[in-house]
Amino acid sequence: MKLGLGLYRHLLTRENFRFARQCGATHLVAHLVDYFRGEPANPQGDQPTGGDRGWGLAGDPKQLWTTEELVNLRNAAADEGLTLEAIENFDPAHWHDILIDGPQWSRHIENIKTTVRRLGEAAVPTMGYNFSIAGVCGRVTGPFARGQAYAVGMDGPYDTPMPQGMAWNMVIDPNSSGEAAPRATPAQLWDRLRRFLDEVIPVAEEAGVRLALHPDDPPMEYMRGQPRLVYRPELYQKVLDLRPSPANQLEFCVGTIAEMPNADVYAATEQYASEGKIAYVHLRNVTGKAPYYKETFIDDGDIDVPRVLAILRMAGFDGVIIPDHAPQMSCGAPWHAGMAYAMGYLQAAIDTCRKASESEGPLA
Ligand SMILES: O=C(O)[C@@H](O)[C@@H](O)[C@H](O)[C@H](O)CO
Repeated sequence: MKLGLGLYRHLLTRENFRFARQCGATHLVAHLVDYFRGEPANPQGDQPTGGDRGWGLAGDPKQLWTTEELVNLRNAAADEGLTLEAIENFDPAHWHDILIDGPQWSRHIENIKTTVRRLGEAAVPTMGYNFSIAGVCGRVTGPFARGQAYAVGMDGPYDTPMPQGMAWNMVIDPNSSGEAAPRATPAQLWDRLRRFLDEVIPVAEEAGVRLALHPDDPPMEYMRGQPRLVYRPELYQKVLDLRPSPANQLEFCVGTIAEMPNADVYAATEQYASEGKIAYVHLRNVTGKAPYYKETFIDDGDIDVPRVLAILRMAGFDGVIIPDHAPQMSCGAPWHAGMAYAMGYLQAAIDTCRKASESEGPLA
């Protein structure tokens, strides 16, 4: 198992690549969408939450990420000793009509195919994505974690209807009237995913890129009046069965699964790792269940993290694990300190897990 660090767009700097290596990371997961343009500005630093207008304006609908940009990023990371493992999340500006089934569907499918091909050309093996209309929304921050550390959580259902002009918790049309967007049905949303996979998986196979789906974050059946796909662990299987392929994989978010009511996070880890369907892992800790949960320090929540690591290892998972996000620590660099704490813990836990299984003999 390999340790990686995820960096938001504004954190993709040489200094942060060095920070990642100093924390023990060998791999990098990069976000190219900027989630920090929203109002009100996030006062607690690098944790995207946002209000009813979400994370602010999406990117440039006419400008896809170029192969050159991806190669430059991969090389800049490699210069500091990091392998670029994945890009996480498509820009809603490039694919919103796939999510909401709008008039630009065909153009947006071409956008995604082009992007996946470019990842392949740049030798980036994984594209993480989240197939969701309302996106990652309804979260709050507060001094929820040990020692009053600022962390992300949810304090109840979030039903404020999503307005037209938004998709995936970002603004795609600033001039939109703001009327409520039409509500999809769950069957329509599953059908949109099936059409997406049917179009894009063959391209991903050819490009040598794995698509890795993140579960709905937070894992609610509906958010802002819109249905969601993966809010119970077994719904991940439904995604895999829609289009079986080595390119149809999971961005396995342990924290999100633990937030699912009645979910057995250990059984889910065992199942999907044994199937060989986990492209990479988000590993953070949490207390409570959606819609009432709080993120915690990695050693301090409901999840037995060493147990998750042992299950992953026993199931033969040899991919990248990133801490996803972490509570912000009280100091001059709250995000960095929080991440360094999580990375140190994970580094030690992965090492202990490896030594324990080596002393038990080779894996079956
Ligand atoms: O705040 C964040 O960075 C996250 O919540 C992400 O893990 C997010 O859930 C995924 O990128 C969705 O694809």
